[in-house]
Amino acid sequence: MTLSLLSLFSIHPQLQPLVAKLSLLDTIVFYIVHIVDKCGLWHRLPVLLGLAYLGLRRRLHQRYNLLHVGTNTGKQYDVQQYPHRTADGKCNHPTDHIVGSQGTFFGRNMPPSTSNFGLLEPHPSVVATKLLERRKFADCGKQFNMIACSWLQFMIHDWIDHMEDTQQVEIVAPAEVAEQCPLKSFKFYKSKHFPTGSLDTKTGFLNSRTPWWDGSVIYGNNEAGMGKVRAYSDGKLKIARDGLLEHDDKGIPISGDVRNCWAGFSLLQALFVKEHNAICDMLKDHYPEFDDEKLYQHARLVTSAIIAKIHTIDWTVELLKTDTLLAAMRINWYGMLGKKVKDLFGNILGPELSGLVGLKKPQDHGVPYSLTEEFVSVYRMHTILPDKIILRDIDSIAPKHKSIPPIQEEVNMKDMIGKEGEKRLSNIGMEKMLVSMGHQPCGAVTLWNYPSWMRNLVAHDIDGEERKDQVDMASMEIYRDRERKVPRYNEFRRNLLMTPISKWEDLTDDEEIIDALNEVYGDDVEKLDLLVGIHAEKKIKGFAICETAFFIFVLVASRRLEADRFFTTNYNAQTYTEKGLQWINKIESLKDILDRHFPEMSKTWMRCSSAFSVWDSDPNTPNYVPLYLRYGNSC
Ligand code: HEM
Repeated sequence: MTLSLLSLFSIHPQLQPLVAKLSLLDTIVFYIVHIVDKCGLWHRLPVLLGLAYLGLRRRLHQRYNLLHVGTNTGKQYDVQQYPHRTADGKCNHPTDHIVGSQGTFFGRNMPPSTSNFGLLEPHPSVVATKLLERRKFADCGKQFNMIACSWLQFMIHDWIDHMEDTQQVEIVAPAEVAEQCPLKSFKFYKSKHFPTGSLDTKTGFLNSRTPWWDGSVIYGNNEAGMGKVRAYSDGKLKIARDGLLEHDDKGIPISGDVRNCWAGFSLLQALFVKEHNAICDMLKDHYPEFDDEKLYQHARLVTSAIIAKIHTIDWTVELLKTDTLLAAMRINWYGMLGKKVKDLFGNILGPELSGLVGLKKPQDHGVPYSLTEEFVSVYRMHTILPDKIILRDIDSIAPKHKSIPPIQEEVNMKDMIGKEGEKRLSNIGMEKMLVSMGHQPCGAVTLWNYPSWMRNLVAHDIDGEERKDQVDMASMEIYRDRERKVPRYNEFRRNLLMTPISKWEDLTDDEEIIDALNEVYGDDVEKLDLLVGIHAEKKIKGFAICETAFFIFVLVASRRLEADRFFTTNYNAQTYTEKGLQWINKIESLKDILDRHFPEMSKTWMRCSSAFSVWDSDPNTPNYVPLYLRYGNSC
């Protein structure tokens, strides 16, 4: 049974002996089918098979793939002394105070690349010019809008950022493409690598963010950052009168992360500062004895959990729009028995039946928690950024309920970045920006869709200051994966127990792309860069990303919840307060947050059910296709 299930998917033959050993899973699948039969649920079978398959995949990868980088240096500590999230992510793992804190190593889902290809083989500028750079903007249809795009950056900045070296590298475009490169050469800092002290991976890279799902994108990731954003009154965070972020004397926003920020990103930061402050008001009403510190700490826990919940059961479901993923993500939060049973009994039946949230103990599968290099690489999705932001007029026309607001102005993305972007956002205002982003589809994750304006980008320092040297992001991203020894596409797939490609036709049906791949890589499919592969791969219908990226997503999505004691052991009323848990429980989507803070706006302008779909699309679109792995040209 299991093997026939696997034949639905693209599986490396190496997997099959492993699967054969998992007789327990065979039995589980058998019983699922039996129950389905007894209950007459055959029409749900694709979903159940899909779920069984995802469970199997997750199990295999947890057992065989996670690699710890570095040796633990933390110490035992008294968990009772740390009932809240710390500013720098320390004291979350129950026995090692360092795990998951700012400045710890990125882990790996697979060994570093064993290939001997050089850093410039083929040249990153050639790859960027011939395969990545946008020819004509390809959008994502109605599935994903610019709020969804900004949300992804909002999450990335919560979790990851590689520490840089002080040494620079220079990339000079070779003659064959120099004319087409906006920068003939550019310089950037190397990723800083450190000795790990372990034999498996001799050097590793440090994460300058806290990898926990702890809202550090608004709270900062150390004491100094936290100090900047707190108002030190009633637990609240600083916010400007217009509802947007406050700014310092240099015009840089005051928030948890300000690097490479743009208006859409800082808008989401401001929205969740508003939510944090509303939670403080609620807590103060119910617990008048709480001081500023207690209000802040509880409100932070609640806000971070809301962000994690929205990402799990709203954002991800829109990204991977299939019945199976809708079920899988809700199971991650509530368990197979669903919300009602969990509300009544809590997490008494373990991860499958009651979900990961509220488990009795955090579970790291024997590998201390971190986010991984491969995770960073599959999240390299700058192709979803458009060239322009389309602003809508929401003031000068009489709003007809659920109508589409007319276009007012188009602003270049470049003008929405950094300090300049902050000034524009302040003139535009929060509601207009939300409505505009809500109505604009984001870009599709495909080849020839990498924004040209990012090939000549003024990047930021960690403190939000503009750098002197412009960079060609498309070329730099190819270099980064190679520099960090993330395996190239075929090696990556083999490590995920997926079938590697043996010819370009295995990757895509598009002949123009096949010609371009031949031009850049010849017929050597082993050389194919991961970034190019995941943009070229045929997609499962309903998925905005490809299957190769999806396996890393699915694994890490669960790990972020199950390894964190504030989503497991400490997900209780004692830590969050009774009212705090109720607040989280009522929220099912980003729309609930918008309805709270901008009730008129969402009533007037949002037609769809999820704030992450294009707002004029139908509510509850029956767009969830069964996960038969039907490949198509979705998003
Ligand atoms: C206007 C918006 C954005 C700008 C200006 C921007 C800019 C940058 C820059 C300059 C880097 C550092 C590159 C390096 O030195 O290696 C970076 C890294 C990255 N960005 Fe973006 N980005 C934006 C939006 C996004 C979005 C929407 C996503 C997700 C889809 C994203 C995902 C990433 C990832 C995964 C990294 C790698 C982080 C690491 O190396 O640790 N970015 N971005």
